[in-house]
Amino acid sequence: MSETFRVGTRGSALATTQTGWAAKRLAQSSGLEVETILVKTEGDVITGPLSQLGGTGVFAAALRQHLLDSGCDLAVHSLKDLPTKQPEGLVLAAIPEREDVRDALCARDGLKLSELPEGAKIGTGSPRRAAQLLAFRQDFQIVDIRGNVPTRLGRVKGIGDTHDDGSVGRSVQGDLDAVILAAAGMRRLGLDKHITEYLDPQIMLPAPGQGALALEVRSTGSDHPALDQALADLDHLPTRMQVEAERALLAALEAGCAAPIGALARVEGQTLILEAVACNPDGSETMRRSAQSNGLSVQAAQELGRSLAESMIADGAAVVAGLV
Ligand SMILES: NCc1[nH]cc(CCC(=O)O)c1CC(=O)O
Repeated sequence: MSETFRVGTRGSALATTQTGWAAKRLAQSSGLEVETILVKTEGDVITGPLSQLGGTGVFAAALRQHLLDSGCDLAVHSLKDLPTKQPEGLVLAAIPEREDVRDALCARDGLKLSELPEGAKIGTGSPRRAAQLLAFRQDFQIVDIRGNVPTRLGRVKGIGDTHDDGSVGRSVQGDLDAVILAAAGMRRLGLDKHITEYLDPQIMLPAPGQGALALEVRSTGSDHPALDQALADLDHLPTRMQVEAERALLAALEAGCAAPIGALARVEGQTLILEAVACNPDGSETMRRSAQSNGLSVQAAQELGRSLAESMIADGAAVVAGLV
């Protein structure tokens, strides 16, 4: 029998799907067996507005503690849910190639954002999404929702009440015209047929790190050399540079995943371009900026994020976004 590594995951459909994907890839390339360990996290049991929970990494904390306690050898996270400060004793050993970075509109009757009627009710628990929606159209009514992806999708009229196979949450009859979800999660769950528009980042800049996974081990390694090698092979440098720039910006703004801050980096030739937005939560004011790195490296990416944040702060970004 070959050696086995243990991967920890949260229990949501998205988390188990993402973990399953990573575990399979790593088992194949390392030649090891894999055991999955379900960890219940604080974020799954607390109720209340999601925006009140963010930033402290409630979703990741229990999983990380489990990893530190050697209850598992590897943890799989959605990168955008991780606080920008890396905890002592843990490292992000691999950031695989990113999925679609965009936010997705899932609306009733195939509607696009600009086709939604006056006063349309749009569900999101994210101040970043709410602010950018309101900046696009002041008449939208934003409804604060939370829950996992299928549950949120189930709130849309005509979606929630037509699925009996459990693929979409049915706890509430469809009461919304639309919800906004990350395209990456929808695709990973095979729910992308419900996407009625991939939102242009010109209208809706995604969250820093959106669409990327973070595979974390103890700083001393996973205790399985073949797994450590497989993780190194799975790491995707362009993705890592992009997310480092986005997260350095978020950190320098002293903001977390619940802040009305969007950021998206892309590689163009030998540089990295970072676009960022800081919004007033009611969408009445937005500050949008972009900058370009000096060269392509993780360090250049971090400097780019920091310097763009500094110039935005100098122009009042923290005030606009309600961070001070
Ligand atoms: N905050 C929850 C969360 N964390 C990661 C994803 C989607 C996958 C990703 O962005 O990588 C989601 C759901 C969503 O925002 O729709």
